[in-house]
Amino acid sequence: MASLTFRTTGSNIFPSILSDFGLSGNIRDGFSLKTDVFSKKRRTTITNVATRPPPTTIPSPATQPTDDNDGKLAAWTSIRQERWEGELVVDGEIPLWLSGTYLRNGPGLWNVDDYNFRHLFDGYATVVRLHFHNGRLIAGHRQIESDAYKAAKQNKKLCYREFSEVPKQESFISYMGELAGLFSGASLTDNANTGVVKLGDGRVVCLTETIKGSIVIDPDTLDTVGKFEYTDSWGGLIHSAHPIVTESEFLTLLPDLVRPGYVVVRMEPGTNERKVIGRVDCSGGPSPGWVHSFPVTEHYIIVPEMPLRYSAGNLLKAEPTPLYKFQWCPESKAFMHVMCKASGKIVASVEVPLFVTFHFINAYEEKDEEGRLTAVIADCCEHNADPSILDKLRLENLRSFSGEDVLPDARVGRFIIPLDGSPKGDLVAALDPDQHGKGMDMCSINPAHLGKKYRYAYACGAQRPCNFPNTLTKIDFVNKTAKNWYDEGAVPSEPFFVARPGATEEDDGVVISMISDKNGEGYALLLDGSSFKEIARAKFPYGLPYGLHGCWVPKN
Ligand SMILES: CC(=O)/C=C/C=C(C)/C=C/C1=C(C)CCCC1(C)C
Ligand SMILES: CC(/C=C/C=O)=C\C=C\C=O
Ligand SMILES: [Fe+2]
Repeated sequence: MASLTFRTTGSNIFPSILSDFGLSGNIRDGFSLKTDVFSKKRRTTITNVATRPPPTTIPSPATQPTDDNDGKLAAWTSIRQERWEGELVVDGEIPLWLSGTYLRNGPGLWNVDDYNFRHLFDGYATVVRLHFHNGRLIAGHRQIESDAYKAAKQNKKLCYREFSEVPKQESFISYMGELAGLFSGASLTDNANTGVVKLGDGRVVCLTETIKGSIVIDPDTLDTVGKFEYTDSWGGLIHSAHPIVTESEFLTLLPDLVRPGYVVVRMEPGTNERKVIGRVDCSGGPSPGWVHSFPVTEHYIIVPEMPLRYSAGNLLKAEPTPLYKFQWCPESKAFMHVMCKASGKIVASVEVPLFVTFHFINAYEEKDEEGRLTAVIADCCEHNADPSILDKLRLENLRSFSGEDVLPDARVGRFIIPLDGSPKGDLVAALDPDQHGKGMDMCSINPAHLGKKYRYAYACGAQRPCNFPNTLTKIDFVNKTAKNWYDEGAVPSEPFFVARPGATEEDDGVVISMISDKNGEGYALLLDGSSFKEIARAKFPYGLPYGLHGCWVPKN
């Protein structure tokens, strides 16, 4: 099996290193974060909250409006304190059955002192917590203590390679050292800012695309417990940011940049050891396609091969390219591979129309009237095969909405992957994209339907004009319709579905989202899963930066 380190081939790499060599100089002294750590006493009172009368005021130094966030959209404004915790006043009714903790991770701090990061994905991880109990809501947030975050704080400068940022070097020698660190992984970030998952054994892990950026946290205190160390010998530097996590397993993909392909691995609860299920070679292109996420059915793992591929050349560059570490290779075509979960064998590898996606929604097995398996259906948030969406997520673009409609169109892309040996599959829109304003990303489903036929998905759509998805949308795949929630000027994060215990209907539950509002404000929002109407909201005493993905930790 090939090792999973980066290898550069070709003679054009070295001149490009030289031309991209950047000198330092613009990182000034002082780190802008104010640390505000709550006392033990305060946290103890929180555990007894259900017996306390509703709060009238929420003491928080974070409430002080400042020139920094007053009047601005909170979404793209860095969080102002390392942590906060308190009870929120609830407007509406939180169902009494909703008992547990919703955690949401995302890049909430986009600067080191007065050096500002470029891209949404560069920010240091901020985990926001909503703890529901007896109709009441305790909220809080905390910065994840990654090595990258701690080093930036201590040295007042960027020390690790983030998504689009490379630490500036002062000499050619230090530049070469940093570059060597790319190959060993030493200079890669461990800033676990993408998602958060609860493993079957109860451990809660924050994740990003670098393997070293797997960090265990305490879901109650949001303490950083330590690195999630994989004990197998796979090593490797990168993996999918979105493993498939159930009570019984953790599945993920390891892209192989040396021998282009993907290794599919599985880890059991209670262990830190990934075991190989199988491997699939790429069908086209010089390198594997970017795999931010992938879907599964009951019996198969679907490996997408997107024509937006990792680029060895761009990985070496100090300054970002329009596609960052990736390259758009339409000539290499696009493919979907279907791997049997039990045997690791590839049962289909089909060419599909070109596509661009960050997030797969779900997949399932299609049968004919006699119950014979005919196809795999895989749905994703598809950006009309236009990789420019990546650059639209630059902070400068997000912070400068002029009223002009600049969000590229997106749709629910439905792959139809035949299992009869046909060489080609299809990609269609699962419903008319006008139903959700031709915006589509940040999806969730009822987890009981993972890998199975399903009717509903929740995601962010668009009310135009806009520069970012700004609605919450509930997709009905049977009626091919969508219900949309919109609050003018607000940016909602991924709508996360939590099923009512004992529910028999797929949409019986609530949808949780956190809203980064205009005027530097923010609130937690609960929608009814079925009607998609608001049932409760609770304002934070400070603005919430945008966040990415969440998970649910039920009360045990
Ligand atoms: C926040 C999000 O969705 C994606 C984050 C992606 C990251 C941090 C990617 C990091 C990488 C490097 C630092 C170098 C190697 C390639 C790559 C995995 C893109
Ligand atoms: C927020 C996002 C795309 C929005 C496009 O319309 C993608 C996030 C990717 C990482 O989790
Ligand atoms: Fe994601």
